[in-house]
Amino acid sequence: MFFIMEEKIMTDTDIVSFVRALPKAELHLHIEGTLEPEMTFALAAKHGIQLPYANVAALRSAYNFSNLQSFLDIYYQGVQVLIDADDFFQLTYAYLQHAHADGVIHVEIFFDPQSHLERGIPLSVVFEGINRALAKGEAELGITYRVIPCFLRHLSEEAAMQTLEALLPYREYFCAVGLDSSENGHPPSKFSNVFARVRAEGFLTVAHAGEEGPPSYIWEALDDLKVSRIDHGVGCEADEKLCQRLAQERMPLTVCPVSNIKLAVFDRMESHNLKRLLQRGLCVTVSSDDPAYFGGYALDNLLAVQQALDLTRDDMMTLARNSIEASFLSETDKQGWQRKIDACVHG
Ligand code: HPA
Ligand SMILES: [Zn+2]
Repeated sequence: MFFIMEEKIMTDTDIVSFVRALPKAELHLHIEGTLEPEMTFALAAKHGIQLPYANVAALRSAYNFSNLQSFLDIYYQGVQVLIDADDFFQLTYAYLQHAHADGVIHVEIFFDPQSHLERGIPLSVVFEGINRALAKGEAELGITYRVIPCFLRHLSEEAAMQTLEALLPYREYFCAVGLDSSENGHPPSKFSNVFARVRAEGFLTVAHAGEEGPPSYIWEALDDLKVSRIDHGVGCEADEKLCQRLAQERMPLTVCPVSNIKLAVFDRMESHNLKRLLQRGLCVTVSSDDPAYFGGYALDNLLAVQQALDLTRDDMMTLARNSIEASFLSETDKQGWQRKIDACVHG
């Protein structure tokens, strides 16, 4: 098959190589969502945990979701096999190898402290495992990183405040705090006080908003939580004033196309609004969210939207540039990567 991209005929293989070679950052990635069924079974065997599935294939066939909640129920079940620091290390390093193979040069990974604390797993164990993998990934694969713990929004603000207290002794290991889990019925404003405290402690903020929830949740994430990025945010299109504001402020959206299809946010990739948002000048980026559950890592997501929405070579470069712009890298590092992306024009 052939595609005409910017007057240049590219084959499927050309496109894959071109997109893979573009330096890019992955900014919306739940590390617990990278738990592949094979690892779930291996860790369950290691810890003597009985899983409610006969085998890997049976578990994978349960990955058939109708909405966000149906996914979260299975995702929180999967987390139970993560017990010691080596488990978190293995999980994170396996993800980094995928990311490296896809040409990802910088990752900002989420984790859910409350889903580990409530099982009696201390944060020292989680941070030890994740950070050992991230340090190895930087040394051996050249991937730089940031870590972003998220509060579970289906729990109370008080629980989030206690989680923040538990996180503060590890402040050197993370740069921002996020908000995830079941969106509808749990608006960002529910967490205004704890996020004010997060900012007062010197951290940046991000929040999932406008995945399934209304545009008002995106407004609240901006105005109440003072976020630096909106995770997902695709629901903004229903509100013209909001779209104008997002474009004007170059407020990044970390869009996860494969996730959006698997969780029925859009019925098919061809109906995804990513291209329209990009054309309106929004700072759209592409990430994989929970790749083990949705069946697509960074490159799969980029290629899926390229094909379904006929994105050009320039569009793909814009997505890569946006991912660097939206990252929490230093300005110097950002400039270095933007120059490398510019060099790909001739690639
Ligand atoms: O896609 C998501 N949305 C909300 N919460 C989540 N926690 C893991 N993945 C997600
Ligand atoms: Zn997410």
